[in-house]
Amino acid sequence: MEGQENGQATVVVADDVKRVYGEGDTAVNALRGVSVRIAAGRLTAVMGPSGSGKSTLMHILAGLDKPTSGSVQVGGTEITSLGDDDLTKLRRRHIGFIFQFFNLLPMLTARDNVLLPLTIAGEKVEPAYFDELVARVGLADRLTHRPAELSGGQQQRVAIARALVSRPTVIFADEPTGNLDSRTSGEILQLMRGSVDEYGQTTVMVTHDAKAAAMADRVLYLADGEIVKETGRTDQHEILQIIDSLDLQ
Ligand SMILES: Nc1ncnc2c1ncn2[C@@H]1O[C@H](COP(=O)(O)OP(=O)(O)OP(=O)(O)O)[C@@H](O)[C@H]1O
Repeated sequence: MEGQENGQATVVVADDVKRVYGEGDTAVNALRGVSVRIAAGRLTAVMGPSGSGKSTLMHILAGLDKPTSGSVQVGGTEITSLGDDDLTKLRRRHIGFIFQFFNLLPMLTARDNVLLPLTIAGEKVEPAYFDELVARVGLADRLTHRPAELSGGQQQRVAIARALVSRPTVIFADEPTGNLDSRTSGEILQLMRGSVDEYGQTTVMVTHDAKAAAMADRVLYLADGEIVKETGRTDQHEILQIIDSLDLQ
């Protein structure tokens, strides 16, 4: 863990992170010096227009991409200097992912998709925890189905259970409701909110959706590679007003 902030442990720290893609005339400054600390046990939303750097920031915080300069610590480890093997191990131990297009393995059943992070790590699940998890995400009667036999919402439930199964230090969710209708989105957001409230699961969610951001404890607003504003928990209406005022649409 990384020290304390407002009495809560800080689990992810980014310090003056810059990311330049390409070189010379065609260089793109995707991140221009982002510093942020993510406190444990909270849901943080990252909002901003297309191209503002949200995915780049998430990939760097999750150790999927390296910054051009600056530092990132996850669970107390500086990750920017780690080699690929150590980074892979750190991701397995500390990070869960939820993606817009679910990213489940098509040949595996829902059960085996949920268990995959543990299978890869050579670990076994505690049966009571597994049962509780699948009941919580509403998958108990779908465990033998393959992804193609599940609706989008059900596939995202599998992805949420997969992200939670190893009790990671932090879950990164990239547009988790971007491919779902509004009712299903609401259910998925409730599940994510519930995992924060009941398991204390630290979660960072990139989203375009003000309704999703309104579920978060904290909202970071990114524009042109910088965090230009942040708010605490607030409603959809205020988030939309902030986005308008920052000209972020
Ligand atoms: N691999 C890459 N090579 C070159 N430029 C890139 C690359 N990836 C992203 N960029 C550029 O970096 C900037 C930030 O992109 P990023 O994908 O992080 O934005 P975003 O806020 O996630 O956008 P969206 O909401 O559309 O997913 C954009 O100008 C993008 O074109």
